[in-house]
Amino acid sequence: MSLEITSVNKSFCGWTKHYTHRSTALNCDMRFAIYLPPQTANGQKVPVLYWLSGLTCTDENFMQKAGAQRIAAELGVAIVAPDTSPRGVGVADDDGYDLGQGAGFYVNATQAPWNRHYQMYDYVMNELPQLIEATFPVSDKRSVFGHSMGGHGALVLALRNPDTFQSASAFSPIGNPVDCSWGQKAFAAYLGKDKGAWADYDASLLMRKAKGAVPVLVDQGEADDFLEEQLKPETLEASAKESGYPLKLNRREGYDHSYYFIASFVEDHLRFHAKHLAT
Ligand SMILES: N[C@@H](CCC(=O)N[C@@H](CS)C(=O)NCC(=O)O)C(=O)O
Repeated sequence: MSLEITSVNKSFCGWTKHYTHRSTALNCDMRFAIYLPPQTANGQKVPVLYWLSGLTCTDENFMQKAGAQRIAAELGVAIVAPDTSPRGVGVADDDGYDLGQGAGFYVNATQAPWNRHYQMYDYVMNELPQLIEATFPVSDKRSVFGHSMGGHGALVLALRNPDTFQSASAFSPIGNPVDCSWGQKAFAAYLGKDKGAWADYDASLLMRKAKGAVPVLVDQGEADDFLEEQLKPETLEASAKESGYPLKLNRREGYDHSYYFIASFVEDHLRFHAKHLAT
């Protein structure tokens, strides 16, 4: 399996690194970032927290803007941040920022032309963790978190795979994608018009009937421009109430949708995950 390092920066006595590799699931070259905390310098295996970014992001936004490395170094947790979609010449795309390259929605597309490359669910669930665990000094303990489209992806991964993840969290997740324009546009394109196939990728619908219980933390800014039209945290809360799901959802006064919000609360999320990854 080809793996090429494209940058390395020392950070809080650990290393933020970016790589490219050939992805079998996505049928193209992919990029990801990894933060390796200082504990890995002598070969100690650390647990891994996967970060899934939002619309228009790449493998760079979180590592550059969230300020997570200081606490990850203290806690001895690696963070892996993949790109948000397959990319490249020959990979299907759309003029909108909310479909195509930069907007993979962490689903396995079934519809042409998207199904040739857009298999992001398989990539983040299987191919990428296998590559990470075979390459770096990490254990097989995994948790997942993300933002907006990536918050949706993180919740869906954990709700569908309760035995794989120790914990999940999200900033401003798209909480009920079958019922907002971002989700409807992407799901119609990737999964087709039959809404029966959409339910497997909707955190609110999955949480309503969830049996396994991966603990979930959500932070949502109250001054987020996308709150009412796209994110719908109240639907997630209603689902958790119905099934008795262990969801903690904080509403944060005055915070918007940006990485300024994420940077303000990322420490809480890292400590939440570290506690569950240690058990
Ligand atoms: N209206 C925005 C929507 C995209 C957006 O807000 N993206 C969020 C995730 S949903 C983000 O993290 N952007 C990149 C950044 O802030 O670094 C645009 O057109 O770019």
